[in-house]
Amino acid sequence: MFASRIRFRRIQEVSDDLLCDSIAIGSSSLLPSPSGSRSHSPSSSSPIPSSVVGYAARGMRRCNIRRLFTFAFFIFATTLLILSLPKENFGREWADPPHSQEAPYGIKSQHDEPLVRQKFDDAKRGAQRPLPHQVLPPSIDKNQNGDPFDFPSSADRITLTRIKEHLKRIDLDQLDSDRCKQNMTLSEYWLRTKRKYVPEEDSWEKFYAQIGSCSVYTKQNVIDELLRDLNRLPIKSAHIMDGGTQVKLVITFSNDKQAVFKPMRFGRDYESDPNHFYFSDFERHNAEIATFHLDRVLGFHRAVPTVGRIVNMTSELLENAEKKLKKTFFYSPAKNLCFVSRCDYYCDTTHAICGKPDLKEGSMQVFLPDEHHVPRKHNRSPYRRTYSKKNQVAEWQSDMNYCIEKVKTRKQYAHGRRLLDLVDLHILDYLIGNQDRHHYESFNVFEGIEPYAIHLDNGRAFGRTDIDDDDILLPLRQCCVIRPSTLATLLKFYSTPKSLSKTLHESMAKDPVHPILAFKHYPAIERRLGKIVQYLLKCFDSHAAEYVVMNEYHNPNLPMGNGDEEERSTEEESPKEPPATAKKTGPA
Ligand SMILES: Nc1ncnc2c1ncn2[C@@H]1O[C@H](COP(=O)(O)OP(=O)(O)OP(=O)(O)O)[C@@H](O)[C@H]1O
Ligand SMILES: [Mn+2]
Repeated sequence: MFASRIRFRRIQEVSDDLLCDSIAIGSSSLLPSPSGSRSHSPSSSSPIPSSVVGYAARGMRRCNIRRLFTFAFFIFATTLLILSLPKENFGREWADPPHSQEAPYGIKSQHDEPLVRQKFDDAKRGAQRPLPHQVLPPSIDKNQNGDPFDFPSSADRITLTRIKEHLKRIDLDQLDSDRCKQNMTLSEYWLRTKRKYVPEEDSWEKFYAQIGSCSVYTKQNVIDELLRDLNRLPIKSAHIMDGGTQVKLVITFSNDKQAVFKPMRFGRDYESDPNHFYFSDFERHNAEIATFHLDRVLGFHRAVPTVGRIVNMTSELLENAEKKLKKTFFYSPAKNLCFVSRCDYYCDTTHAICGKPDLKEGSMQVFLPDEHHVPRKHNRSPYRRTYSKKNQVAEWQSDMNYCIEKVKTRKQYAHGRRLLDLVDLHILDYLIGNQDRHHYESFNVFEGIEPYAIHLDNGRAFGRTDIDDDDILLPLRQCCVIRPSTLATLLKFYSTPKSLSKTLHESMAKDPVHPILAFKHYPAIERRLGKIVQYLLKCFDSHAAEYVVMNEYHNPNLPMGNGDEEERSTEEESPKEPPATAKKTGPA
């Protein structure tokens, strides 16, 4: 019964097909002619019976549906076939790849007129901002020409005259002679207190030996030798650096001494995304180098010696990499050697560090002496930001009495150099545009001498040339205190033809990977210096100069105590908001 039904259906299908063909042959005579003649139309008086016409029409509809399906299937199969063919068959497309509007950015100099015009046109059209890109190391691809100092000065004679008027009873040089009451090097100190001898066999040891009680270094020739070695010594091994949030390598040289290597991520023209928070901004290797120079030019000598170096990623990194690091190396589709490393922020394939094809520029920063031998203290800054995208305003940003009520009254800041150090640090941060000063470290080694703040971790500086974040200066604006040496240096650069940016440029020109900064940062530095001086004038207008210029702050309402005691803050450190790729929250 079942078998006969199947047989019947097959017979029906075959007869349908035959019928379809016969209708197809005959239908042309049944359907209206394209000319519109109704002579053979089914509705016209025809010798063919209407039942036959109805049957033919139904058959026609079925046939048309079938044809339609067959046609659609054919188109689908052809498309599939075309898509599955190898791409080489479409050389036309690949010979002329799509052009990105962003491509010219960073390749030509900012002084390139047509580029400026194009950027302007793009802005009008609503072009995208330049994407992060890794261009050739500038020492290979030199493209910064023109006079970098061809911009109007921000110095204002009236402001300067008014400040000088306020300072007429103050002898800055005389005050400065008191800056470092117990000035000695680590080797002098250990020899005297512990009869301990500090070796000075190589540039690292010479640097460690001369770490001072008031500054990280003093002798320039020792630093020059150290920078040369950091740039040239053969690399013996490369390890992933623990601590911190972004990619960093610990490099061990042939003399078994070490450095921190931060690889280049962006070209010099890169401006950080204004929608990124300070805590999700990328680290910039050139910011580390430039800040070392600026710190030195300002006479602080509290930044850690840092130099640029172009490394061969194959022979210097990959071949000497520890297993964990080696595993993260790969070749990009552009045949460049890349690595990802391991860290909390941006250590993934989309943020890989890629060479050209295997050359990579980066910053080499001398490793500070082992903390077991030369201990350091990690101090939480009272002026740290919230590190939260929900609560973006810290107490110090909303309460202008914060310094008077919450900082000057704290044991750690009520007596001594620490408040002045904080102001120095924030003056430096304002000039470099660093919003990420959550902690600062200090050597905890010279007993009985108050430690100073080391200007360490400046990788998030020099992100924007068009934004001056005046909040960075709030320690100066609220506390209204400044060291005589810092004030004298700022006024010197503000008032003399040898500007701060020119001096910085000269200093950075000695670095092997110069230019270190895009020239557009120079007017930004001068503009910020101008604003610092304006804020200083405000302080002098509201406080007697004697209460503003000092080497140490002493709160008359608080007894001298042990300011070095561990800080017991009542505030909880707010959790940090990590970027999408982050695993951990908060800075180290
Ligand atoms: N040159 C150095 N010598 C010794 N230790 C260093 C050096 N540079 C950094 N460190 C240590 O590593 C820690 C992290 O470094 P750094 O702050 O540069 O990393 P980071 O990725 O910027 O971290 P974060 O996001 O927390 O600021 C520092 O707090 C410091 O203790
Ligand atoms: Mn950092």
